[in-house]
Amino acid sequence: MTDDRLADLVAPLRAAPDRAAVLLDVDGTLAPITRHAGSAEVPPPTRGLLTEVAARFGMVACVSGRRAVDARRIVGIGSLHYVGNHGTEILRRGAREIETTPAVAAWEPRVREIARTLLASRPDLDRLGISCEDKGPIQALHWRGAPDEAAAEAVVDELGERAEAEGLVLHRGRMVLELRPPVAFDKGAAVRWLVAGGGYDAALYAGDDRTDLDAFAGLRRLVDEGGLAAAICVAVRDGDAPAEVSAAADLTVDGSPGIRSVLQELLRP
Ligand SMILES: O=P(O)(O)OC[C@H]1O[C@H](O[C@H]2O[C@H](CO)[C@@H](O)[C@H](O)[C@H]2O)[C@H](O)[C@@H](O)[C@@H]1O
Repeated sequence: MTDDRLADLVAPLRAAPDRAAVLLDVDGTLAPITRHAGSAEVPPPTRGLLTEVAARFGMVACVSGRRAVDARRIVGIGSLHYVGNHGTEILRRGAREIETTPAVAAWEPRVREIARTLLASRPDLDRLGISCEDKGPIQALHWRGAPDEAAAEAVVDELGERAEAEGLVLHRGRMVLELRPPVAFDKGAAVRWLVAGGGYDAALYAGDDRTDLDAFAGLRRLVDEGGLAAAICVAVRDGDAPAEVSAAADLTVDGSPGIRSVLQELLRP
């Protein structure tokens, strides 16, 4: 990737910043991947640039697989919109109340109960290095950094099969398996909902994982339908990021320095 290529791609956003939307994934994009989900944070230099981008562009939103409140805590900027749980929650700029998708929220007790039963059946999870992140209607089983990651993944897969037998749907991310309700949702629908009808000419989305492919597709569909003049899809590559994200992107950047270079280019006078 050359500086010229980055400059050309973001030119439609810089041409009319008030009519441009900047949409960013959190983990693996703004916040580098960490061993424990609870220790992720956005580096202060990235946060500083993002604050400036939020002041200049029509809309800046974080679109995350985290709960919306967790995404806001990790990013640490109140003046952005936060879409959480892969598009099923929104915490609008400065808001206290989270808006949730009712059909997904209704599953929370059942998904929690299934997860609780599954976890109780394996008292060796701690020893195996498997942890469960409780995201309400989505329960995420993590194994990054387990003493034997392959063995831990096999146990997670077995738990996933049992969750499927109970009617849940599985979704695999970067060393995480999510147990989800059988309700259709994805980041693509979320970005369309954020951008469509908002008077935006151009939108940029940056992400690192498979769920971000839906967001790429959602923006591109808006272009095909005439709802946007330009969509720019950026892959953030590091460690175990899936190659198909880079393959589908207009541009690939490397890790935290890479996403900062995109934010810097958006801010160039
Ligand atoms: O859509 P995102 O904002 O990228 O969220 C995707 C998942 O991110 C988190 O898990 C990932 O990051 C962890 C911290 O770096 C890492 O330990 C884990 O291996 C990664 O899968 C988060 O914990 C999940 O809930 C999100 O769905």
